[in-house]
Amino acid sequence: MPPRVLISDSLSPAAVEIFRLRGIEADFEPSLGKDKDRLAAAIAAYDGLAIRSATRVTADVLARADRLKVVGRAGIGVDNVDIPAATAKGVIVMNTPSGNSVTTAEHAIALMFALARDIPAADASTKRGRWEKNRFLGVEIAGKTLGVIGCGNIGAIVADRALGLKMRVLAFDPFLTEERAQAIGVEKVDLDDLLARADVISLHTPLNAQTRNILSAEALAKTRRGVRIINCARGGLVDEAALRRALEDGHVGGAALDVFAVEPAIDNPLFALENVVCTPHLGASTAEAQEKVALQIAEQMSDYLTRGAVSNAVNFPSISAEEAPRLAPFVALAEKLGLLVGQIARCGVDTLSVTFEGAIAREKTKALTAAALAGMLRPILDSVNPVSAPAIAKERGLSVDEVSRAAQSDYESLVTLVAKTRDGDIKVAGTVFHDGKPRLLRIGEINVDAEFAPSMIYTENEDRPGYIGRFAGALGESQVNIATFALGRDRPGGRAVALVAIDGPLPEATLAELRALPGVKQAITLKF
Ligand SMILES: NC(=O)C1=CN([C@@H]2O[C@H](COP(=O)(O)OP(=O)(O)OC[C@H]3O[C@@H](n4cnc5c(N)ncnc54)[C@H](O)[C@@H]3O)[C@@H](O)[C@H]2O)C=CC1
Ligand SMILES: O=C(O)C(=O)COP(=O)(O)O
Repeated sequence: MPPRVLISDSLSPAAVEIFRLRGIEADFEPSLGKDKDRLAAAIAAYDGLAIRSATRVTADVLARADRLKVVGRAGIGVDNVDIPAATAKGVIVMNTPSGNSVTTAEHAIALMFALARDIPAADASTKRGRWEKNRFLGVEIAGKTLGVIGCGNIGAIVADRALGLKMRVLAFDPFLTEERAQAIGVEKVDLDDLLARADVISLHTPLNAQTRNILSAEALAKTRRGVRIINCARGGLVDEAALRRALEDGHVGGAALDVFAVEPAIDNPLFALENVVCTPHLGASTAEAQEKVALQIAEQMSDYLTRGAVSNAVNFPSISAEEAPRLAPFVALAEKLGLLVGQIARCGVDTLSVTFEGAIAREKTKALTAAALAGMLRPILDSVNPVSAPAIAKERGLSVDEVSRAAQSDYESLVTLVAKTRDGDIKVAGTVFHDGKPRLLRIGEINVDAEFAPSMIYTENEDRPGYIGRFAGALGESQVNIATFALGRDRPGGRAVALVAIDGPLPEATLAELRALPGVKQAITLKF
């Protein structure tokens, strides 16, 4: 069955075309995103969901998304997606970090001019037949100081355009280095400094706990009288009630807002004020930007759904389309080694260490560690996958560490898992041979060479003559056919392990018989 994608927002039709070319069924239902109940009712049928800002991907929607593997945001902000809920569900969330940044920066500049020259009001007045030449006395932009709050992709483009307009540009961004500030020609300042010096302030940060109400009543009180404020980022960055008061008492000279605390903004109290210019979240709305983000998100989602490549995900490491096929057998190996550990462990694991040696150590091992962790957790949590596993581990206080080093064995690549439990360490290691199949090479310090099979028996016993005969006899009597048999021991007469692939399940009674054989320390069934 081909993957199915739902487009629940008004994306460019270019996206549908890309999905179809990539063998993906795409349903284009741009009104669905605005109707959370209909979206929740429909989502179970889809592997992918492509959205813009109108679709809210809430925990409720995700709870019904049984097949969903990826949410693709054709744009930048993912604040309309419940990322922790998506991660817990194993759903990748990806965006297109730069496709609409020039367009949005241009909108900020357009709004700055709209404010400086009162263009919307002058336009309305002129069209009403009034020739109010004396009413609209503007301000010149050249020589003024722009304060950019958040100097990432869009903030830096706004700064560049403002410098071209002969403005002085201050930037407040805790993550902006002095070198980068110099390279883009802005003065890096702290927030208070920016507030005190800027004639125009433009916001370009994501909305998060640190940035919510970054322009609060207190912050607005620190600005220059007559300051103009532009927000093309997210509504919650400005305290709208405080801004209204500051506009009413004339401290703030004007505000241009593309985004609002509640969207769609139908009757925001700021609408009543003359010195406020509003647009309905149009920052990214140009033909060029929409074409770019739609194409980009459709490509990224298709790459993930058809090839396992991950790019621009906010909750999973990137894996390119070239790397994906190289990594896939190792993802399977890591997951199977994890499953083996999870099934052997008799109590909870406190720490999982994953060591990569040789060629594999040079690949994107974070995805492999996540796969190992998912495998280890699967015996207790059915639906865990590499996307959700790290968050689940964190929540349970299970620490995970990863080591990469040069080859220290005869194998080109070796992956070793060590799980620390209250009952002691469990160590397993494996590789992928040239046939592309994962192989188990070591349990503890014992060498074995076993393929993973859907149904297996694992035993640990004292190395004594007659054990294999008795073991095979018990299976034969129960009509259980042995497919492959792998043995290993630490020394003659020491500790031995057997990994036996069988056709079909093992009856409980036969398992009990195996456990009762002389010298058996552990006998369990394994599923891969
Ligand atoms: N109005 C619209 O239609 C559009 C709005 N946006 C919004 O614009 C905003 C910026 O987007 P990009 O520049 O692409 O993001 P970005 O991630 O490239 O830049 C954001 C910058 O904010 C900085 N930042 C983070 N926390 C901060 C804090 N506490 N104080 C100051 N700076 C902080 C970061 O260091 C980063 O440099 C986002 O909120 C995005 O959702 C983006 C596209 C269209
Ligand atoms: O990309 C962003 O962050 C935006 O805010 C653009 O929103 P939109 O895709 O126009 O609904």
